[in-house]
Amino acid sequence: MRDLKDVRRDINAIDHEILKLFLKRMKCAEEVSDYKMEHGGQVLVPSRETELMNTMLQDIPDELKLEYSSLLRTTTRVSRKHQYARMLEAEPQRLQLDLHPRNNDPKTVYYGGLPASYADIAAKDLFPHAQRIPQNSWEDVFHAVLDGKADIGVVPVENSTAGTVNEVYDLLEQYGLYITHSHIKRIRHCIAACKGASFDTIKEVHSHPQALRQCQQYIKQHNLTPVEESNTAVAAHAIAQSGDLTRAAICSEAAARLYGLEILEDHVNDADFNQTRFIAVSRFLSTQEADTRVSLVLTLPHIVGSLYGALAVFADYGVNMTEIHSRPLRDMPWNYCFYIDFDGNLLRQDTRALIYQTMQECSYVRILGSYSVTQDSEVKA
Ligand SMILES: C=C(O[C@@H]1C=C(C(=O)O)C=C[C@H]1O)C(=O)O
Repeated sequence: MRDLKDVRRDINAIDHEILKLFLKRMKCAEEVSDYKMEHGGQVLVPSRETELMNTMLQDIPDELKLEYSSLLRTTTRVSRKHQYARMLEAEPQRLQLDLHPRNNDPKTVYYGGLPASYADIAAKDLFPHAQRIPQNSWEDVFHAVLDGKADIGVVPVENSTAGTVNEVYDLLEQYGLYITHSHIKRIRHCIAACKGASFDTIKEVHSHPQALRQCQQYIKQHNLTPVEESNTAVAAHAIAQSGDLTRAAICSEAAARLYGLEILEDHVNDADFNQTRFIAVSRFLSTQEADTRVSLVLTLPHIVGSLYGALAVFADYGVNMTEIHSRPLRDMPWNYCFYIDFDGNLLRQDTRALIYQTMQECSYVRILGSYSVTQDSEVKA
């Protein structure tokens, strides 16, 4: 057996050889991209990559076929990355984004629920000068923004305990709106009921399903029956109206106060670290220098390695992906779209090249927005 040091010396020498060959191969990729710019043609040519793979695999022992396939797939993917970046630099019009100036001071902001709902409080944090208008549902918010009645809508997308708000993601796609702002709020639920109620009289807790989920253990421990309402503030308002001492609401302290309920207990959420991320949505895709986050949705062909390949592109750009989740496609059973958030800025060349490559190589891509993420002072604390 050879000494480890000697083997590693050989590995170093081999890596230097591979590096030289890699640089040579990338020069070829540059020539190919110049050719394609001059004569037209897609960067990705699957038939050529398959032919190359099949040829190369003939010369590889069986036990290393998969290892070599991985290496060649990575090589061709970064060769494409190099071509996309070069082409986009030479011809920026290859990626046309309909960018509008950011509206940071909207006149009207629509939100779901009633005054003192968490969305109302988030909307006030984001747009202190705007007129805030409550709507019965998130869909009504999206509708008002699409119609142009509302400049901006504010809706929740994600909670640190209960997870993604799927309905909002579905609406984003259905209505084709864009995210312009993102704001994280610490959520501290209280349990509130009419004057005279106590833990001896209450039997039911009313709230939004997300809030009920965030207080699941508490509800079980107190032997209460959860009842779903469209919103936390709607629940507080309804209980105040009913005067019923057997019902309580899970809502914000502000909602309990606004609707004249007494707080039976504060901070009833199971996890102390309970935060919700809200987004502001608009009809227009906008960007500004200070933006740090981009969201997009994509669909992929149903073939081996397609998700891996799409995600690997983000890693190739050294981009930090902050969120990914999938949703089923309604009209195509067992097919999914993927929602991805990542650190980037639509004005930056690397973000643009990443988006360009993704758009060229996925079956469908829509940019959902460019924005920065703010958080309230209680989140920072
Ligand atoms: C280099 C080319 O562009 C792409 C990259 C390939 C590679 O790196 O070998 C092969 C096919 C294309 O998907 C080409 O078209 O030959």
